[in-house]
Amino acid sequence: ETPCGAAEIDEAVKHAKSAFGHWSKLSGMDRARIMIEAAHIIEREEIAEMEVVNNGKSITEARLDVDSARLCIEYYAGLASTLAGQHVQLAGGSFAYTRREPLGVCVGIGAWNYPFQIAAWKSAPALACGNSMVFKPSPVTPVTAVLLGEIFAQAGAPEGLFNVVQGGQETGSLLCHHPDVAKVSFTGSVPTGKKIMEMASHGVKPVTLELGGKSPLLIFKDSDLENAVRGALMANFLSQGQVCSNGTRVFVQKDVLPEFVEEVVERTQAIEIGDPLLETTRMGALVSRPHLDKVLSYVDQAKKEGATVLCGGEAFVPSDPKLRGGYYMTPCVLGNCTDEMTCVKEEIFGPVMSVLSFETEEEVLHRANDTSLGLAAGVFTRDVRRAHRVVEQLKAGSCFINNYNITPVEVPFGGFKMSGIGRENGQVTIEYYSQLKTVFVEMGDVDSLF
Ligand SMILES: NC(=O)C1=CN([C@@H]2O[C@H](COP(=O)(O)OP(=O)(O)OC[C@H]3O[C@@H](n4cnc5c(N)ncnc54)[C@H](O)[C@@H]3O)[C@@H](O)[C@H]2O)C=CC1
Repeated sequence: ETPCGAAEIDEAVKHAKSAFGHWSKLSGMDRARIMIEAAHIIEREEIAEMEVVNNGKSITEARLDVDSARLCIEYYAGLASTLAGQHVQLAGGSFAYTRREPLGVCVGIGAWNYPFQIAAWKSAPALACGNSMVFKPSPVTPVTAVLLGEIFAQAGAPEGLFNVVQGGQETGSLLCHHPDVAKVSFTGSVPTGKKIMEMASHGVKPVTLELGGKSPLLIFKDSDLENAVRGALMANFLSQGQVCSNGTRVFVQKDVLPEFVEEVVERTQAIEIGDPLLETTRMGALVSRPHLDKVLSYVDQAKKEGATVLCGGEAFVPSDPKLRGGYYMTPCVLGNCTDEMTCVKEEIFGPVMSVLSFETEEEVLHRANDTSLGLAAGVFTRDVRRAHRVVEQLKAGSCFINNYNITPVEVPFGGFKMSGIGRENGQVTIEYYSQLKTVFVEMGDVDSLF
């Protein structure tokens, strides 16, 4: 397969530009109607199955991803008709007003861990604001974004409103440099995010960056341990651990550490690995062979640095012969971890939980924040004052109290520090896909100094 080159990118941007001319002039209500129609014709099962083939995650999770995509489109359709500015009264009857205007052709560049959901999370707010979009999925998972394109077209979107181009780095870079592109929204790794920002800077284009994390999960001795264990599993093993917001540094207060570890290990060992299309499967395959090898090498490195493998961390060969070539591994819990270990410092992006022990609140906050990343963080405690005090001090964009890794589309999601710029979801994202125009209106004579 040849990736899209300069000619195809030009064509896609040209189509998007022409669609923008029409789409941006529709009323919000008219845009909403088409978006709602798109949400309604999403075939949950068909797309979920395609996503499993695309990515390797379990069908159960793929369905939730499709649901999130649909909800996101519905949510922004709801906001499309309420976009409005401000009216400001000035002296002498003069006034000013602001208008929220679309940016133009927006580019979306996606990662491989949530292919369909990312395409929806970027396109829904973009289209609601009156923009058009050229979207590039990861070359590892090229399939389902195309389905979203078909859905928008079928729903009555003007031709070229949402375009999908295929390719990797070069294609992505052509998009970022294209003079007719107004904005770039990216989800992926930190090193690539930096490059995107640099490329966008040549055209002084705004960027939204959803990058990686090495997020902390703090479990205090006064927490409901059953829920804390569930939270820790949700924080680490969704999508085979390939989730940017994962709480992979699990800090457990010393008093409850043995009990926590016993329970977490037991539940981790019970995770059903195998054919991602089966209803009973809870963990499917990692995205690729090189990625599996990378994750397994992190486990080896952790052992060398003195961590204890409490369970898992090995390649897994399912008994079903048709799955033999799959990139499966057993989910891993690492004990005896310390802050300096590679497994505690670097984003592994696989099913590997590092458990650390702590004694005091002050100490754990310092250690939790001691990272250049800040996407998410979580705290489990029954003490309501502690919960809010801790959250106030956590340097992360998305914090959870007594839960982890839930992402309702109504609330903003995004990172502090090197985990990103801007937000996705929630009302605020309208600001990242639009620009403000201020209009001053003089009602009197011009008071000229000349
Ligand atoms: N935290 C997160 O959300 C994610 C983290 N990762 C981490 O990054 C590692 C590498 O995975 P990749 O898929 O290579 O992530 P990546 O960040 O390099 O790629 C993400 C997207 O950016 C595109 N891209 C890559 N280089 C580009 C460039 N120079 N200009 C424009 N677009 C470009 C890719 O084609 C893809 O669509 C993974 O193993 C994982 O550890 C990957 C994806 C998401």
